[in-house]
Amino acid sequence: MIRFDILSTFPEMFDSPFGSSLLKKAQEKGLVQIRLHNIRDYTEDRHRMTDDAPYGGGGGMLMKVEPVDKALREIGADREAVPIILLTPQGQVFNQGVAEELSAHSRIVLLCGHYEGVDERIRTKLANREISIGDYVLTGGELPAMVLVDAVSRLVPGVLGNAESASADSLSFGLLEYPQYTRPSEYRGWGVPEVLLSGHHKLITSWRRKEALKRTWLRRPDLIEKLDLTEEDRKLLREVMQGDPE
Ligand SMILES: COc1ccccc1CNc1ccc(C(N)=O)cn1
Repeated sequence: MIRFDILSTFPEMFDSPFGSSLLKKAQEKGLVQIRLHNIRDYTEDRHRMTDDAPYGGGGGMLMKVEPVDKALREIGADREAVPIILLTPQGQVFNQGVAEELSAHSRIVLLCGHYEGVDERIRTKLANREISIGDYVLTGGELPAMVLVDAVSRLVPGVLGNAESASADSLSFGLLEYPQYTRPSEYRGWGVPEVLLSGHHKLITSWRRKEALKRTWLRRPDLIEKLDLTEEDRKLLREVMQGDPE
């Protein structure tokens, strides 16, 4: 069971991604709980302002600290125990390892900014982590929050149909996915590799490992260095590097 508290000025953005398919089922099964909080409800001025101009001048508006602080106090998230994550381009880059680590928590608070920046006190006094989903700037932290909720929720036991599909993720082994096929075995002259139709599990497993190594080496050699390859892997990789057609 994992509970997400999401603070945003556009909570309605979350209706559809969390209102359909796996994430909806996960909520119905009580495996994942997602609570949305509109930061605007925690403003006290007449205009319900959640942003303001930066001291010292300069363009762009910043997310104000008070509304976020009031919302966090209402949620009652213990800053020492609960990840309070600001989604921002300056954050730690999100990956499968970060998703695995976060899936061990029972509560996660996500702060979505919608401006060019945030008051520094949000980073230093309220949030205890900053995460970026990649090196690009979006109009707000909402889409990054959805990406994080999706990637973390699917690791919660019971969310995915068959348990092994989460663990069988290529990236969880640090390799890219091997080629996959399903029926029909022949379509418009496009066939399926014989080995996959052979029912020979040992051969299929090594074919898959070799194809994953080949694909990773060709597309993401940076991932290869991170792997602790077995002797068998090295043999397969050597064959791949020699352009072994098999
Ligand atoms: C506090 O939010 C901000 C702070 C500074 C700039 C933009 C924003 C909002 N936009 C974002 C947020 C996250 C990501 C990301 N790469 O994860 C991309 N754009």
